Amino acid sequence: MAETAACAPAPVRVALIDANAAARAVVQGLLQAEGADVLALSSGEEALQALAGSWRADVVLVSRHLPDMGALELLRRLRLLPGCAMLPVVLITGDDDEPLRLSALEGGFTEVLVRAAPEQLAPHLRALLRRQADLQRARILLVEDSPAVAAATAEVLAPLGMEVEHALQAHEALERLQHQPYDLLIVDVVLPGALTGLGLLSALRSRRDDLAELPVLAYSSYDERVRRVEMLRRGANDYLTKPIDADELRARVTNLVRYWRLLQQVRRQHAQLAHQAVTDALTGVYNRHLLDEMGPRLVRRAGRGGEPLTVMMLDLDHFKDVNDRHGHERGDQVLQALAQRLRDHVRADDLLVRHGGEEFALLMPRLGADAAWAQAERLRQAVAQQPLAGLALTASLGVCVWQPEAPQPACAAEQAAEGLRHLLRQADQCLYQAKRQGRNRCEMVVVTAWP
Ligand SMILES: Nc1nc2c(ncn2[C@@H]2O[C@H](COP(=O)(O)OP(=O)(O)OP(=O)(O)O)[C@@H](O)[C@H]2O)c(=O)[nH]1
Repeated sequence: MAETAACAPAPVRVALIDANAAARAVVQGLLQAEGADVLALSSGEEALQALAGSWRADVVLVSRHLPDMGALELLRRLRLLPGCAMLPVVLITGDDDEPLRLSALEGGFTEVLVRAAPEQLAPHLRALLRRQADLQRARILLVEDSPAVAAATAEVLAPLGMEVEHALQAHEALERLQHQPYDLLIVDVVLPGALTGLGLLSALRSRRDDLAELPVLAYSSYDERVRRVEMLRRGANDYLTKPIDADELRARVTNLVRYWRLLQQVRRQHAQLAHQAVTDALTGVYNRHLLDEMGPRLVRRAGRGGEPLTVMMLDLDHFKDVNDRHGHERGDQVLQALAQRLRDHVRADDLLVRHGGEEFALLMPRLGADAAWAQAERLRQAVAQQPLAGLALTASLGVCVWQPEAPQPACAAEQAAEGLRHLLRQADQCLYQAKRQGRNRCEMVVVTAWP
């Protein structure tokens, strides 16, 4: 059994404290345009009173000069209010001055925003709200055998606006973790059943997927050094002892979720970069880097299995005329349409690469001579039969089929790369023949020896 204890995503609530009415109205307008719920205030005392009351802020934005206290004093007093220890507090100042920024950050401000023209300030505010909203969307799984303790913990976490789910036992938690995304696991070390908190942690850390790195905050009623060290040694990111201090729990949870989100962002960017590195930006098909990476593997695989491998080079005819007559942009559209046409006509395990300019290379595993010829003709017709970006064009193809007579002995990577270069050169020579013999045609060669 599991319960959900809370909180649908809500607008980010911002307490905006600025004595200057005109400047306050500008920032308030920008924040509201981004969907934030803004409480606009003009003095430090007013802010402290509001934040000590029932209105809960997700972020505080404070200008440097207030009539009744400095921003730093407001920050210090605000941190003492219940639930405000981890509240992001952003200093907004007209001075774009490095020493001031550093001393504000050292003083405990979460970040410093320079008051600029609205169009320059807007993206910074948008990013701030997005980061906050992202944090509020976090999902926590709390594994605790006592429903009363679980309810109390969820209540402590409620001001963070995160969704807290509850599992009574470790095996149930493991099941949920495998099927739903969470940003943090909070686990009581001592749990009934075959799987304890320690066991759950070990099961998680021994996985081979992203779950292995999910942040874990462990807690226990016993402040035993040995137990604490054991949990950390098994991979807990943090450890707390009951009775848990509310501000401390919120602070640790926020830190761990931020760390996780950052890690995921880095991973996403890494995957995106890796994708970009092997993709041609104009057409979206693979580029030569991928051909260099994957091509030799296909050569080795074909050799090992004694299976055919077909290499094709396809080149648009008189493409220079397209650029000359219709402009480079139209030429680009033609290349995009061609790439899509080719994608529509190749199998899932064929490798389609933009080899350069208006030339595409295709590597087709397990395609013998007859099938390769039929496929080359199909591709030629697919180009000629329908206009590309509104222009009637044709293409020529050079085809080299490597049909090993028997399985080949294993070969080194460099040998396979040289083999691939040879096959590509042969296909290129066939393409040259096709161009010389009038274009809009295919030429093919079959080789049986190791290339
Ligand atoms: N629009 C556009 N043109 C490109 C791109 N890459 C190469 N080209 C152009 O492609 C043309 C290739 O011309 P050529 O190699 O003379 O070949 P062709 O006109 O197709 O003639 P044949 O291949 O002999 O039929 C050149 O004008 C290049 O500028 C690109 O990314 N976009």
